[in-house]
Amino acid sequence: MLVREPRAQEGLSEKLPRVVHRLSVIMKPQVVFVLGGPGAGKGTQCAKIVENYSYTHLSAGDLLREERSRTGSEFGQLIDTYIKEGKIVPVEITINLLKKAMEETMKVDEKKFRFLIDGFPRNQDNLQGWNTVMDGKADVKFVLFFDCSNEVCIDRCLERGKSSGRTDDNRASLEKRIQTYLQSTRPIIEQYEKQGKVHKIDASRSVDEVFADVKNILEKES
Ligand SMILES: Nc1ncnc2c1ncn2[C@@H]1O[C@H](COP(=O)(O)OP(=O)(O)OP(=O)(O)O)[C@@H](O)[C@H]1O
Ligand SMILES: Nc1ccn([C@H]2C[C@H](O)[C@@H](COP(=O)(O)O)O2)c(=O)n1
Repeated sequence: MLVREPRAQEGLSEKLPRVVHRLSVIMKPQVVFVLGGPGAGKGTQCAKIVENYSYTHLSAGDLLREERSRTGSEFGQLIDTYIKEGKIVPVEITINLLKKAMEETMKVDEKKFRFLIDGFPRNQDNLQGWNTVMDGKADVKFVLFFDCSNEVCIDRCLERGKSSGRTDDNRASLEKRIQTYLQSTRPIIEQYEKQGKVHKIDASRSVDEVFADVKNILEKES
C-alpha cells in the first residue's frame, strides 16, 4: 500500500517553494503602461528598469517593426505605411503581437509576469482593443508618463535618426507623430489620470535624473 508522508509535518522551508510556485502559476500578468511623446525616453528608461527590477519590456513599436520585416507577413506593407505617416496601426494587429509576446514570455518563465508595455495604448482604438482582448486577463497597475516638450522630443529623435535607420526619425514623419501624440495619445493619458493611475515624470532632464524618479515610483508601487 502507498503510504503518503503527511504534508502537515513539513517545515516552512519545504513548503515555501511549492507555495511560491503555485502562486506564480495563478499569477495574472501585472502591467505598467509606458507613455510619452516620440523620443521622450520611454525605451531608454524601460531598459534601465529591466536592468534593476524584474520586469519584461515589450515595446509595441518594436513588435510592429519586427512584424513589418517578418518574411511572409501579410501586414508588412500596411505597418510600413502607418509608421512613416506617424499614424497608429489598427489594434487588431498590435494587440495580437502584444498578447503573443506576453504569453511566450510567461511560457518560458512563469515568474516573468511583470510587464512594461511601452508605447501602448496610444489611442482610443488601442484602448478598446486592450479592453476587449485583455480585460480580466491582465492587471494594469499604473502608467509611467514621460513628459517632455515637443521640441525636445523632435531634437532627440532627429539626433537618434543619424544612426537608428528608422524610417520615421525625420522631420516630416516627426511632425505627424507629434500631432498623433497630441490628438490621440494625450487623451488616453488624461483618462488614466482621472483614475489616479498616472505617474508623470519630467523627462526633459538627464537620463539618470529621470531614472531616479522612476526608481522612487517603482519602490513605492511594489
Ligand atoms: N533623458 C534623456 N536625455 C537626453 N537624451 C535622451 C534621454 N532619454 C533618451 N534620450 C535619447 O533620445 C533618443 C530617444 O530615446 P528613446 O528611444 O528612449 O525614446 P522613446 O520615447 O522610446 O522614443 P520612440 O517613442 O520614438 O520610440 C535616444 O537617442 C536616446 O538615447
Ligand atoms: N501602439 C502603437 C505603437 C506604435 N505604433 C507605430 C506608430 C508609431 O509612430 C511607430 C513607432 O512607435 P515607437 O517606437 O515610437 O513607440 O509604431 C502603433 O501604430 N501603435
